[in-house]
Amino acid sequence: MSATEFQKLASLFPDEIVTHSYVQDIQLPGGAGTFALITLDNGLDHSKPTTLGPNTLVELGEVLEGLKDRAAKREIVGVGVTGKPYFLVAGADLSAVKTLKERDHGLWMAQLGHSVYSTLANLGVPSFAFINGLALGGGLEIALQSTYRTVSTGAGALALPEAFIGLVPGWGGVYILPRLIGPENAVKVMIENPLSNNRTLTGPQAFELGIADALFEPADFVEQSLAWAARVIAGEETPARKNAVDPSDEDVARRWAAAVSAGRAFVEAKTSNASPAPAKVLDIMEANRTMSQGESAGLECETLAGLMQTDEFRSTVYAFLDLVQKRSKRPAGAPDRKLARPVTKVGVVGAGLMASQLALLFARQLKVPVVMTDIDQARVDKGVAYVHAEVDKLLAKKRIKADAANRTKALVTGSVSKEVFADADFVIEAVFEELNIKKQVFAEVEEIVSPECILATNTSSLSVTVMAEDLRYPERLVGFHFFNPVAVMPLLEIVRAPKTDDAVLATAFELAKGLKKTAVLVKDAPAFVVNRILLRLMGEVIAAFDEGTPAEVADTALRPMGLPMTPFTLSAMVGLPVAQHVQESLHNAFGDRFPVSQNLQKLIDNGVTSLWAPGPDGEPVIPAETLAIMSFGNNPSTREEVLRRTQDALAEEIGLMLEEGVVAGPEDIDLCVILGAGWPMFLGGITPYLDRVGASERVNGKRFLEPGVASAPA
Ligand SMILES: C/C=C/C(=O)SCCNC(=O)CCNC(=O)[C@H](O)C(C)(C)COP(=O)(O)OP(=O)(O)OC[C@H]1O[C@@H](n2cnc3c(N)ncnc32)[C@H](O)[C@@H]1OP(=O)(O)O
Repeated sequence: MSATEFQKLASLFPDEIVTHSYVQDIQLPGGAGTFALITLDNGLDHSKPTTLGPNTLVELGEVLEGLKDRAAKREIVGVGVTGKPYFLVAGADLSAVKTLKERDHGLWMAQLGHSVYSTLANLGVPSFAFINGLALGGGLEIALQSTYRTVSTGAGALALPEAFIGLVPGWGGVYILPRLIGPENAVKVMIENPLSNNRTLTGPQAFELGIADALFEPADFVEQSLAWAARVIAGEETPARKNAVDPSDEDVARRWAAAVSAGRAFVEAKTSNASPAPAKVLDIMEANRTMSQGESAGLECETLAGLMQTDEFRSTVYAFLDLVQKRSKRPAGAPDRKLARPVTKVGVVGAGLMASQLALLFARQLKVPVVMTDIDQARVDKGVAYVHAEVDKLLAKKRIKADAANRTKALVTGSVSKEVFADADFVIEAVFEELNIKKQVFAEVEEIVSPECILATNTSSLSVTVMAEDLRYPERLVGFHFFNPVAVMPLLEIVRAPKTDDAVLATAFELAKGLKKTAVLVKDAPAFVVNRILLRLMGEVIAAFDEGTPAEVADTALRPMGLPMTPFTLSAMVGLPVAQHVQESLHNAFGDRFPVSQNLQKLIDNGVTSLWAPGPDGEPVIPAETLAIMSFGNNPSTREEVLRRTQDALAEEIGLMLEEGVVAGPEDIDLCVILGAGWPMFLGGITPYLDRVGASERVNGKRFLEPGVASAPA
């Protein structure tokens, strides 16, 4: 791999936002010599983290070569790398890597990183990373490749998230980390954390694990780090590597093998091995125990080059970076936020489970008074007691501080009279899912609240448009469809009815932000987005079951979609009667695309709540008496047939939703299923998956997404 090839690679990215390497000569205290401090900075504000694209790496490599020459001439005694406030580096430039069309280019990218990092590791003088903030992936690997590391107590996010992204920590991380912090901790950082909602470490946690040698306060972090570096260079300080191991030691070899197999079990449990990257991390770690760093580097580069060309990697970057990180912050169709009105008091109609969850969410996140109402004092008291009990649970789990807990409890009150809504700016109903009841509620509330007060419905299936019909000010009504459990699920479908005005909608989006939810604007159409897709899917599986497909075959046929639970488990969780009720309303709206199962109806009529029951060994079985209730057709399908008919049904339904303008584009469908239904990131949501398996073209004659968005560029 030559400098020319690196230059050629860099020239493919003329628009890269280059993170420059600025060098400053610093005289160490006590005449200890000159120390060269590199600051990585892309010259942009806090909203744009520094990343490592090919041009950035080429420049860093040249700067390091220059410093190596100076070290050889004894002009400098050490080199440090730090970053702009408060980033070391957010890793490889994923937007650039996603567009690498050829495997060779991926290989060059991987080798370029290794070439630069190897210079850093072999300067002829000690190198130091001063981790002043976020250090992810290749960013943390800069630090790992340095001889020593300091970290700031304020550093918020340190991680090797590659297994989650669809890559491996292949710029040396997978070789250095197990040697530095032990194999068990390395598996935690490289496998368990990424696959657990992409968890990161704080500076103190990283120090505790042994990733950093010293921990300093943020206020004078660089000064403290320089003084520490001076002491290390002078031999006055020898960092103790508390968890470091020697991989040739027999006991370590056993621990290494055990950690790798524990990692494999974790990957299997979390992902059913549906994405290739996590297993590759463990393959390399297993192999490299007996390798030299150079041999491991070769394996890392080959693996990275292969993974960079996979659908799982490109889909994850699309889902994680383009959707969850970017699109969710700029929701399509949201009006100008300047139109938003302040919300200083919230009313919740109802004090049942959903209403109480909403009251807790609004009080905890918005920190404004929230008042719940219900038809009698007992219900009101139960709702308020629920909120208090949930706050106590949060306190016990240390998720909330004592003063915040007290404040949240004090903010939530209840009443049997809707008069308490008189000074509310926002009133949301969470009463029984019955149109006339909701209309009646809003008629009563409108008598009390000011004309500016925004009204919201938490309906999951009723028409917001019809609900608004009899309102004096129909423009104030908006749909707020949360997902269960409200505190956990990040999605909020904001439903615009034809008369909902821009100020109301702008306030809705600002509220969603305050509630820390990702809001997606949806048109007022039956079941909106997530439920419509899930019910279409369940309808196909249950229809196959009714036609005579064995339950186990029908229920497991969709495994390749990587859903968090099987369709029958989901319907049991939602409750068969509720699932059937929503299915019926979609059948009424859309006809036979949403068939109503006679078998499910028979189960409901007989009080059966779940198809499955635990068998003699705990495995799920359908009890004989449950089977006896139902009747089946004589047309069984194979798993492949159930999967294919479901793929086609989903492609059809999503095609129709886009035609109807339910959302602004397929990206919003993907955002909704990822955040509202737990669709896996490595599939990129649902539309890249349907494109990949050919369902979109089979059914609609075209793909949902252009090539390159979540797949290989054309
Ligand atoms: C072999 C080597 C492998 C690797 O290094 S794998 C890469 C490992 N790195 C990551 O996984 C980082 C991914 N990014 C993030 O997790 C988040 O982002 C941050 C925590 C860094 C920042 O989050 P927040 O403060 O909420 O900002 P934001 O809106 O997500 O990002 C601001 C802008 O920065 C872009 N960006 C962030 N990280 C990367 C990256 N690694 N590659 C390319 N772009 C990145 C975003 O997309 C966005 O861009 P816009 O301003 O256009 O919306």
